[in-house]
Order: sequence, then structure tokens, then C-alpha cells
Amino acid sequence: MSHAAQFINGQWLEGQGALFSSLDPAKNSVIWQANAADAKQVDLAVNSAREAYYVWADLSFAERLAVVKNFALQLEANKEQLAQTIGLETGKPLWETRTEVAAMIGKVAISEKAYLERTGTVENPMPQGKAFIRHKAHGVVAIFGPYNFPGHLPNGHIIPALLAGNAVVFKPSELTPLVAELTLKLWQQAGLPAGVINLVQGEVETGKALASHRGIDGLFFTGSSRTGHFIHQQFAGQPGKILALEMGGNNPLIVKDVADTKAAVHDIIQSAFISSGQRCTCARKLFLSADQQGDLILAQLIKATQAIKIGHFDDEDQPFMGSMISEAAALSMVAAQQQLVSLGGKILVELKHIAGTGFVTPGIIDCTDVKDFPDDEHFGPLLKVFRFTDFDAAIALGNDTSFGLSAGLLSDNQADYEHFLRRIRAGIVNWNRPITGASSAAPFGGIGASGNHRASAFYAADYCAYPVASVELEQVSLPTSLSPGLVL
Ligand SMILES: NC(=O)C1=CN([C@@H]2O[C@H](COP(=O)(O)OP(=O)(O)OC[C@H]3O[C@@H](n4cnc5c(N)ncnc54)[C@H](O)[C@@H]3O)[C@@H](O)[C@H]2O)C=CC1
Ligand SMILES: O=C(O)CCC(=O)N[C@@H](CCC(=O)O)C(=O)O
Repeated sequence: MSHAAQFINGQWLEGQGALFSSLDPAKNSVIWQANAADAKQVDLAVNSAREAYYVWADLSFAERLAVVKNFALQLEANKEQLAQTIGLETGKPLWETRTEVAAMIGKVAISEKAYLERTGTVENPMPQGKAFIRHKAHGVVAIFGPYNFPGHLPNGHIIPALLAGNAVVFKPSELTPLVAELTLKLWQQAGLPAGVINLVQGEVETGKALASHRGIDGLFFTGSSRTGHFIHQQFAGQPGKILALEMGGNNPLIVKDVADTKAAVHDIIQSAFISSGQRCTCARKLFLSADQQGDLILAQLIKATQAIKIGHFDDEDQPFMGSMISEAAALSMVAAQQQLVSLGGKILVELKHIAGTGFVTPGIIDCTDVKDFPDDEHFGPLLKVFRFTDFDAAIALGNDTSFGLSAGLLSDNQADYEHFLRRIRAGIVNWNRPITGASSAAPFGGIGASGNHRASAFYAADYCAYPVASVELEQVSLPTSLSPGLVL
């Protein structure tokens, strides 16, 4: 079943590394298999990107934009096939994967706007000439993607990188190679010159070969905090290279004084269980007041959670939650639940695994009495509840994490929100909205262990190019007055 799955210098090549497979996580059946790119092929990909970079960067922005717009047309023409492929490989229901493809298409217009607004060209007149601020591409950039949005999130680095004039070597998640292969075929059909985008597929060894390659000028990463920290260490002592890290979160959601408890439950579920809890922005810690209203919301939340429909990505009657990415991911959630129970957590809704699949049911666990609460991102549908009596103490507990990605407050009291906004430490802070579903038209990134201050989405333009300041005169000419002590 192996096939040519590496796209290097405009050619599909057989990998020379180890054989690896992708599974339909709902059935544990193999849907894709190929050999990984070995270190030599990674080297070939970086070198072909280097050659292509000069050709690509020399084009005007309008010429590059035209090719990128062709890609959007390819996405549009193949959107159902891509949505089906994402669903098959990740387990996410089609209603979600169709939204993911729509976000990929929308990324083109947003990135065009961001490029012009944040990194375009500024010209200022001077007495004898002109001053310019321009932006130039870094060169060859490596892009690493996660499995949870295998189309949209790598696309969020690739499109702005290409628009700015960079050449790309893309290493997708080893759990979603089929989506990556289809996406690259669409780039090929869009008419991108050979070598401007290269695909190296494989597991950790392929990733390490790319991240440590001396020939890359930058690396844009979306993935786990563990891998991001590893890459950050690998980049130590190379200040000349640009590194953008978009990593995980351990995100708090506080509920306080709401009139519409049903609406609050809706926002909690959208925050905690969408994508089977596999979003970096998902609420992991829910703070509910230790009073009658908190009791009522918790009772409604438990009932609604138990009623969540789970099913296959392509079920006609669409589920809210599909399978997790793998059976291993599902089992890791069971283990996380067991660990919290051993630390004093009380199960309110048990997260259960369906053996032989990646399916789990959503779980809720009361962790109010847990001592030494682990600051781990549990990347799945397990919501930890904390009951509070003091708002500031709840905010302090929300901040008690090395991460700082997203946070939210559900409250009808504006003063509470203003206080929350001042105190909470996160890059995405919402009021009376779910904390998932961030807009591509805004910056997207976190602080602490969630990122390295290189926000993505609308601000991706910033890390895709560097500014060049120029003062330009058409002729060499003497200044109107000479510096003291100079005689010519
Ligand atoms: N802040 C953000 O924008 C987002 C963050 N995430 C985070 O991503 C994680 C889920 O994605 P995963 O695919 O599990 O992430 P991951 O860290 O396991 O993998 C990401 C990429 O890094 C590669 N990789 C893994 N180890 C490597 C190494 N030692 N050297 C070089 N490359 C290596 C993988 O092959 C993959 O391509 C979660 O933690 C989630 O919170 C997911 C989406 C958005
Ligand atoms: O990158 C963008 O264009 C906007 C950010 C975005 O799409 N965020 C999504 C998914 C990210 C994740 O949580 O894995 C979200 O906030 O739900």
C-alpha cells in the first residue's frame, strides 16, 4: 500500500524512511500507508525550497497572490472531498470539517489584508528623497502542523508565509498524512512553481531532521507544548532564525451571576467538548459558584453532557462529537481521569472509552478538593469543575497554570468582566461567549507555555517577513550643511 507520498521540487517521491500508517480512528482500520522521508530527503526538500525561494520572492505580491487565489479556487472546487477526508482521518463530524475547509478558503482573503496592513510598504517623502519601510521574506521556512485541524492550522502558516515570499517545507502530523497529501495536490493544481512548497511526511524522526536542518531560516509550529519546548531548545543559540510556537493551553472558564443558565450550559459545552475536546482553546477548568445557582448550572450541565450525541463523522444524523484522533488518545483520557480520582477528584459524569476505537464519552470531574492539581493539558473531553466562593480566588486558580492561551467569563455583570479582563493571563479572553472558535481576523496566540509571543492568525503576517527600513536618493549629493570639522 506504500506510495509516493513526499512532494519535493514538484515531484511525488517514494519515502526512503520507515513505513508508517494512518488509521480511521473510529474503526482502527488502515486508510493510508507510505514510507517516511529520511534525513536525505528532508535535505533535498530544504535545498529545493532554497532554489525556488529566489524565483518566488522575486515575483510581485500581486503575482504571488494570484497563485494563492488559485489555491482557494481549488479548495472551493474540492471542498466536499477535503471535508470527507478530514472527517475520515480525524473522526471529526462533517459539520465541523466543512467549517474547517471554509476557514481554509477564508484564510486567503484575510491573509492578503493582513499582509497589506501589517507588513506592506510605507513610503514617506523627505527633503531630498524618500524613506521606505518594506518587508522581506525570511527565505526557507519549515512548517509543522497538528492533527486536530490538519487542514486549517498548517494553512494558517502556509498562506501568509507564501504571500510574503517564503518557500516552505511542510511537515504535517503523522496522524493526518492523507489530508496533507490531498492539500498538496491542490497546491500543485494551483500552479505553484516547483519547490516553493515541499511536503515531507513521517513520524518524529522526519520532524527532527527538518527542525534541526541548518538550511532553514525559520520554523512555524503548531502543536503540543512538549514538542514546542523541545524545538525551542533546539533553536537555542540561533537568534538569526525566526521561531513561532503555537502550543497548548489549560484554559479556565468562570461562571458567575448569569440569568440564563441554559445559555451558560450551552457555552460551557461548546467550550469544553467541541471537537471531542481536541482544541487548544477548549475549557479545561470550569469554575462554578458554591451556591444554589452553581448547583443548578452543574445539574443542567450534567444532564446535557449525558445527552451529547456521539457518532461517526459521516452519520446522516450528525453527532456533536466524533471519535478522538486515536485509541491511544482515548486511553490517555481514561488515564487522566483515573489520576484525578486518585488525587481526590469526584466523577460527576464518567468519561468512558469504547474499546477498539477512538470514541470516548464526555466526562466531568469535580476537582475542588484535589491537592497538587497537575498542570497538564488533557487534550480531550474531560472537564474539571472547581466550586468557588470568592471571585478573585477563582481568577487566581484560573491563572495558576504555566499556560495562558484562552479564558472566559460567563456573567451578566460588566464590572466583573472588566475586573476579569484586567487580572486573567491569556491571549484570548472572551465574555459570554464560548472560548473556542477564535476568529482568523484577530491575533491568535497565548503566553507562558502556550507560545513564544508570536501570535498567529491575523498576526501571522508579522512572523512571515522582516522589516527593511531604507532612505533613498536618486543621486549621490552633498548635504546642505557639512558636519563640524569636515572640509571637502
Ligand atoms: N496554540 C495553537 O494554535 C494550537 C495548539 N495545538 C496544540 O497541539 C497539540 C495537539 O497536536 P499534536 O499533533 O499532538 O502535536 P505534536 O506536538 O505531537 O505534533 C506537532 C508536530 O510536531 C511534530 N513533532 C513531534 N515531535 C517532534 C520533534 N521532537 N521534533 C520535531 N517535530 C516533532 C509532529 O510530527 C507534528 O508534525 C495540543 O497540545 C494542542 O493544544 C493545537 C491546535 C492549535
Ligand atoms: O488560526 C486562525 O485562523 C484562528 C484560530 C482558530 O481557528 N482557532 C480555533 C482552533 C484552534 C484550536 O483550538 O485547535 C479555535 O479557537 O477553536
